[in-house]
Amino acid sequence: MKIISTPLELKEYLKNYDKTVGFQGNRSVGFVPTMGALHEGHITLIKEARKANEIVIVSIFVNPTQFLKGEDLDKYPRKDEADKKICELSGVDILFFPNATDIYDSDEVSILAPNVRGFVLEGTSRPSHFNGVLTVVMKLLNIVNPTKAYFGKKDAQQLNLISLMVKQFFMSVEIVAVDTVRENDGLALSSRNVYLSKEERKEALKISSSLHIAAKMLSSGIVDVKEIIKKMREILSPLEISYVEILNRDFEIIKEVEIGNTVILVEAKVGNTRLLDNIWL
Ligand SMILES: Nc1ncnc2c1ncn2[C@@H]1O[C@H](COP(=O)(O)OP(=O)(O)OP(=O)(O)O)[C@@H](O)[C@H]1O
Ligand SMILES: CC(C)(CO)[C@@H](O)C(=O)[O-]
Ligand code: BAL
Repeated sequence: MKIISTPLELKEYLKNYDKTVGFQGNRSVGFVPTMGALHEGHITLIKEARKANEIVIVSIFVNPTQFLKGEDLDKYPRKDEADKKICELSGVDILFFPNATDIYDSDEVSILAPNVRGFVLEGTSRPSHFNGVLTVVMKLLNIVNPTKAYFGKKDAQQLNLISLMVKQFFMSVEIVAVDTVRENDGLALSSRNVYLSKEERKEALKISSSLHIAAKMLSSGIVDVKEIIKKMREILSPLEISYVEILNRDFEIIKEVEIGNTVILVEAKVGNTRLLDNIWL
């Protein structure tokens, strides 16, 4: 596995890749952007990329522009050595590991998240978060120029906005959505789970349980959105709920669940940790 830290070096390496590794023919590049502290969720994205592409590139970059003032940028988990090993063992070809100064200038052009879809749900509690996400993803996609880029459905709003950006900016990358990987007891894997105390870890299960109950209500024929949300809020209590929403795949409000075109999303605070989860129906 080659580790590269600057955009220029990566572009140069990719230009000469076929000669360097003796590869012939059409090659597709699968890209997995991450913020590190890698877990089985990330490994699943890497495996999906490995199955479908000749070259797999992972980036690890804790992007400062998607953190608001007072958020956990400084204490965000960093596990550089363990992450390198995981990438190596997962068959990653290139690990892109830049510094903030490799990615950002002091005076920046940036991408703005759309007014409607960027400033609801997570965008309400983190108002400029998605501007930072879209800006860095645009930069990373331009540096790597992948055939396919892999994102988790756990971050559903992020996935939706990135897909929208790729479409609206006529970019040629294919965005691949990967199912959420969970612990055996249902908790969605997340790098921020390390913040949870033993007690909070138990409380956090209310999030996946509320989604499980919603799915059960649906399979028993209850499709009324208000009724399902009410039940979910009961299960989540006493957690501080940021939102519980049932939307269509375009993130628009609906009255009744439509199987095949609905996402149920939850964000709640467990102690000081904001956790999100969702199911796609
Ligand atoms: N449990 C999971 N299953 C599938 N994909 C995941 C999971 N967790 C994260 N991902 C995906 O991995 C990619 C990188 O995410 P990131 O590095 O922010 O990890 P994270 O665990 O979501 O971290 P955080 O706790 O900060 O939200 C994103 O596309 C994200 O959706
Ligand atoms: C997509 C991403 C790597 C951009 O920094 C980040 O938001 C993440 O890890 O989900
Ligand atoms: N997975 C989303 C990254 C963030 O919370 O900043």
